[in-house]
Amino acid sequence: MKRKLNQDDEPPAADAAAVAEPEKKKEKKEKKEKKAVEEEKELSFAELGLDPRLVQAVAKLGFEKPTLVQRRAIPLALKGEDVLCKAKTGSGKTAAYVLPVLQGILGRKKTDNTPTTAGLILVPTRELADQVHKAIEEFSAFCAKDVTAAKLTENVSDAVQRSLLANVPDVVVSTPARAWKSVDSGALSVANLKYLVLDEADLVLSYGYDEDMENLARSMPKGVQTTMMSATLLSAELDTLKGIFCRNPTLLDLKEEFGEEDEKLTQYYVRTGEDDKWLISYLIFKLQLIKGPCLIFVADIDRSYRLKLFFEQFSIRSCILNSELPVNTRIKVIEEFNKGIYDIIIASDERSEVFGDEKEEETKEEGEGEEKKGKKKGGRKGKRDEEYGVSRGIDFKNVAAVVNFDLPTSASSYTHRIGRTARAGRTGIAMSFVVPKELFGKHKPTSIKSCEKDEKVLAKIVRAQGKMNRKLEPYNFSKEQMEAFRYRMNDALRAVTKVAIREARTRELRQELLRSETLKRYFEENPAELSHLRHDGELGHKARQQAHLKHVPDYLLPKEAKKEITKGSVGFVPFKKVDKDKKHKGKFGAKGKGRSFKVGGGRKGDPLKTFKVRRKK
Ligand SMILES: Nc1ncnc2c1ncn2[C@@H]1O[C@H](COP(=O)(O)OP(=O)(O)OP(=O)(O)O)[C@@H](O)[C@H]1O
Repeated sequence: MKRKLNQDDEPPAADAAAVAEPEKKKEKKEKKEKKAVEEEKELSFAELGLDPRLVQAVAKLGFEKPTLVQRRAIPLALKGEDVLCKAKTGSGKTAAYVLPVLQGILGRKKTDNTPTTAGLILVPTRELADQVHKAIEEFSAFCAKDVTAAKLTENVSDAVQRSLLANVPDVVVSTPARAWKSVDSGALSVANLKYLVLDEADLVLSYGYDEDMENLARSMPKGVQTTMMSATLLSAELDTLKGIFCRNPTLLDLKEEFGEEDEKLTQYYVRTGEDDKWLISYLIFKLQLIKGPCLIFVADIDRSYRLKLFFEQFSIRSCILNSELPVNTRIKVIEEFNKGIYDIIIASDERSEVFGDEKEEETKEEGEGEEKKGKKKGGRKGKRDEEYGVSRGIDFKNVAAVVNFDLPTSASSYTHRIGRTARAGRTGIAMSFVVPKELFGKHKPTSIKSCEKDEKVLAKIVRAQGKMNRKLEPYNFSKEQMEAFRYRMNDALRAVTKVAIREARTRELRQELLRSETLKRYFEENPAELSHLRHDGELGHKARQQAHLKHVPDYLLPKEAKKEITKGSVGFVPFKKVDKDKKHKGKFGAKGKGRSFKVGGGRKGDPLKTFKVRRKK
C-alpha cells in the first residue's frame, strides 16, 4: 500500500516528474505569450497590412508605431470583421477605425471606380465630426485623388449640402440626425455602404439618436461592416447594436491591458465649500499653480460666463465653449487652443448635466433611470445646439490639467472629461471639486443644484476608475493661506452680477452675428442694422472692473514663493496640508494621505511638483 505523503516529504521521482510536466508546459506557454506580446508591441503600421500611402501619411503625422488599440483593431477590421472596441481615452481610436475604412476604399478603387459612398462615420457632436473629417484628410494625404470625404455638420444651406453630396464622397462623417436627414431627403445614398463606424458608440446609440439610427439601419444594405468605439461601452450597447444592425461583433476590451506604466494621469479631488471653489480657482490660475493649457468644466452656460468674468477681475484670460456659440466659433476656439493662443478654456458640459450621459447599472440602482428618461424627452430646448459636446472625443492638444469646477453627474462623463488630458502617452492632472453634503447650499450665491449629489457621484467615479486600475487621491489646500485671499475673491464675485453675466452672454452672441459670414451680404445691404448692432455692443453693461484685484500684492504671497520670485526664477507655493483636515484621508479608496498643494518636495514624479508660481506679467 502506498504511504501517504506528508507535506514535508519529497514526492517520489516519478510523481515529481508528472507534477513538473504541466508546470513546464505552463511556463513555456507563458514565455511564448510574453514573446508574442513583445513582438506585437514592435509591429509597424506597414506590418499591420496597410497600404503604403496610408503608412506614409501616418509617418508624416509622426506616428512611429501603432498604439495598442490600433495594433489590435486594424487587423480585425482588415479581415472584414465587425469590431466593438473599448479602449481608454486618447489611445488612438480614430486612426484605428479610419485607416481600415480608407484601406477598403483604396482596395475597391483598384478594380471599380464607380462613385459611391462606401463609408459612413457617425459621431455624437459637430465638433467631433470636424475633427474626424480633418483626420481623414490627414490620413489620406498621399491618396487624396482616390479618397474624398465630406462632413455634414457645417452651418450651410440645404442646397449647399446637397451639392456637396452630389459629388458622391467616398466617406461621410456626420451626426446620426444629420445623416438621416440627408438620406431621407435623398441627398445621400447609403445603398452601397460597405463600412459603418460609430465613434463614441455608447452616446451615438443612446438618447435622442436612437430613432435616427434605426432609420439609417433600415436604409443600409445587409452586411455592412460595423465598427464601434468608445472608452465607455456597456453590454447594453452591444445589445442595442445587435438589435439595430443584427450584427455580432468581435469584442475588444482593452481597458484592462493598459498597464500602470501606461498611466500618466494623476487624479485628485478637493473637498470644498461652494464659495471656496472660486477661491481655489483664483489661486490656482492667478498664481499659475497649474502650468500649461488647462480645461475647466462647469455645469452650465451661465456658470461658464460667470467664471470667465470672475477671472477677468483678476486679469486671468480665458475663453469659453458652450452650446450657444455657433459651431464654427466652437471649432475655431478648439483650433486656437490647440495652437497655444489660449491657455484656459472654460467649457460648459451641459450635455452630461442635462441628459446624464450614462446608462450605468448603478444609476438605475438609485432609481434615476426614470428621471433620465423624462429628461430625454423634454430636455432639448432653447437655442442650444443639441449636437454640441467637448467632453467626448475632442483631441485638445497638450492639456496639462482638467479641472472639474463642477463635478459631472455621472462616472462615464467624468472618464471622458478627464480623458482630454494625458492623451497619446502624455502626462496630465485631473482635479475635481467635490462639495460635501454638509456644505451644499451653504453659500447661496454660488450654489448650483447639480452639486447636491457630489459625494455620491464621487463614490461612483472612484468605483469606475478603480475598475480601470486608476485611483483618485484627496488633496487639501492650506486654509490659512487661502484665507488671505478671500476678501479679494468676494470683491470679484460681487462684481460679477447676474446682469453682467446676461450682458456678457448677449455680447458674445452679438459678436458672433457681426462676424457671421452668412450675414455679411445682409449687412452690406443694410448698413444701418450693422451700426445698430455695433452700437448695442458698446452699451453693454460690463462687470465692474476693480484695479486692485489685478495684481497679487507681495505681502499675500507665501514666504517661499516670494523668495523665489524675487530671485527672478519660478518658485513653489507651499499650500501645506492642514493636519486637522486629516479626517478625509484614505476615504474612497485613496491609499495615500491627503496631500498638500505643495510643489517643492514630495513623492518623485508627483505632477503637482511642477505646479509653480510665476509672477504675472
Ligand atoms: N500611433 C500613434 N502614435 C502617436 N500618436 C498617436 C498615434 N495614434 C494616435 N495618436 C495621437 O493621439 C491622440 C489621441 O488620439 P485619438 O483622438 O484618436 O484618441 P481616442 O482614443 O479617439 O480618444 P477619445 O476616447 O478621447 O476619443 C491624437 O493627438 C493622435 O494624433
